[in-house]
Amino acid sequence: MILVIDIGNTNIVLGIYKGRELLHHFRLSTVRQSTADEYGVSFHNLFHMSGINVADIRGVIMSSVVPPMVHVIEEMCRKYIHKHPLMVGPGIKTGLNLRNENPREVGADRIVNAVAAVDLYKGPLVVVDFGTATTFDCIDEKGAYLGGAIVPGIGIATEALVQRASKLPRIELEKPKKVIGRNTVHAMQAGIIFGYAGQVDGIVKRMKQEMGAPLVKVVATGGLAELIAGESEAIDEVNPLLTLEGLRIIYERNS
Ligand SMILES: Nc1ncnc2c1ncn2[C@@H]1O[C@H](COP(=O)(O)OP(=O)(O)O)[C@@H](O)[C@H]1O
Ligand SMILES: CC(C)(COP(=O)(O)O)[C@@H](O)C(=O)NCCC(=O)O
Ligand SMILES: [K+]
Repeated sequence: MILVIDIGNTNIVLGIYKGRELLHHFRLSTVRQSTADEYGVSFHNLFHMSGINVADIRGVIMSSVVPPMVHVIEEMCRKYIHKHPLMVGPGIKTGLNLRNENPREVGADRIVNAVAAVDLYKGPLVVVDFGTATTFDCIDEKGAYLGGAIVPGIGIATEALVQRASKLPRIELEKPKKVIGRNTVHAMQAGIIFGYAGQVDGIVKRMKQEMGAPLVKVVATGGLAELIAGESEAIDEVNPLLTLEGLRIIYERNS
């Protein structure tokens, strides 16, 4: 078995793979103040509850877009899993041809998503990841990574709205029945959900034009993908586990 770990700005997602099969997956909060020991307790408890024997984990791979968390999770792996994790970054074989300006600055999660998407669907593709930020990544017909777009995530856009406008309440991120909201909560939900879906469709349309390829498959992932996919015309498929798949593939390419 291998353990794959993706550290995002909001959540740390873990997966346990046996060969190509994902046996378990878990989501923890990304808490920048937490220690290696605290994460050790969380990992231990999750593994224990799921009947996972740490001794069966033969390797660990991780990707992170939160630099201060890297050391914490590395130390946790060494101390409690007795493995030094492979870290997605310089020196790791991803098999991805990066044709953007500065490959080193691209978030590891975006690279990992692209690797999985090329493997599972082939190019041309757009991958949309609805995380803390929403990222769009374009892959051409040869499977080369071209670059993409980054926009404020649905959660942080909503938070900003609530924080900066005194009379706007905190709301549940759920789809209202109509776009014409007849109260404040419904008006906010309509603006956020339908507005965000429209943004996704608009960006993807321009990307397809720029790629000069009409038959581009659009795959969505990330915590909030399902919420928007239903309202977006551009999204062809939701694969909530894309990042974990990418980590498994990269692990295999480096062992
Ligand atoms: N299974 C889920 N269902 C609904 N919302 C989720 C789920 N998982 C995560 N979220 C929410 O989606 C947002 C983005 O999460 P995630 O994709 O894990 O972001 P990141 O990769 O930036 O850490 C967060 O606000 C999180 O609370
Ligand atoms: C764009 C991101 C903030 C997305 O992070 P996430 O929402 O998954 O936490 C992350 O991929 C990042 O910090 N990237 C570095 C800049 C870049 O990708 O070009
Ligand atoms: K992510």
